[in-house]
Amino acid sequence: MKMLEIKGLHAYYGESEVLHDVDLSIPDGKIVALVGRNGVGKSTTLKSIMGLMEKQSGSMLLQREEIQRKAPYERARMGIGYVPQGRDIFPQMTVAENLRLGLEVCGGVKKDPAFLYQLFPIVEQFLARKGGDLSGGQQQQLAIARALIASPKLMLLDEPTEGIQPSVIQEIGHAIRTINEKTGLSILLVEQYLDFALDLADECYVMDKGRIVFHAASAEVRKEEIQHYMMAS
Ligand SMILES: Nc1ncnc2c1ncn2[C@@H]1O[C@H](COP(=O)(O)OP(=O)(O)OP(=O)(O)O)[C@@H](O)[C@H]1O
Repeated sequence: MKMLEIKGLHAYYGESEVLHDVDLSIPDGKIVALVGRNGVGKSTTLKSIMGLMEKQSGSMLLQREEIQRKAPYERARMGIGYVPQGRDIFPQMTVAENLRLGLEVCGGVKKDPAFLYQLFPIVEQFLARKGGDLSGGQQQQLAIARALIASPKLMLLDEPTEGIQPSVIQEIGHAIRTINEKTGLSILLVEQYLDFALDLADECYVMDKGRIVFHAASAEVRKEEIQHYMMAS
């Protein structure tokens, strides 16, 4: 059973086509990584899944239901959680207020945040602090917690390791694995940090210039095979 199945996705910024005929699927309960160098279209793929592109075509099935014509808020209500690149934490709002924003997408139904606090103790500890006073790694943890509070079925994570120190990267990796194992949440992870992606994901897709150029089970990937796609061109 597929959580998400994308076929023939094209996406555009104005007249310029950025994604060309992308096929990608996420099996239910699995972690799938999408890797590739800067500017190849990884973030655009996530935006397309959220319905944030002004022009896109192709088929996109969430648990066999076509979502291409649905608005972003409908996709969120259907269970897609999104943690954008740069995290989008509101600096003037407290951690608690930032977290509460995550509830908006599920109609404000209060979820028990206990499991989030277990995953990310720092979030509970700093509930009263301003979002802007948190470090990059703490903001990333808050952003993931904010997406999880709505109990998504599928979580889209855009470069969670970007600008974060190694020890915190380990913690975030551990939290992502725990969420997946304990709740069966399906995850699409966009990354430039290849080792992190291969370590966490069950499957790996490589994107280059808006196309999928490689796909395999992570365990079968030989790094030398795809490394050249990761280097700056
Ligand atoms: N708002 C925009 N308007 C026009 N072109 C854009 C816009 N955002 C991205 N692009 C272009 O679309 C292409 C794909 O960008 P995208 O951000 O999806 O790449 P990426 O693989 O996620 O890289 P990064 O890691 O740098 O975000 C790039 O050529 C980029 O310049």
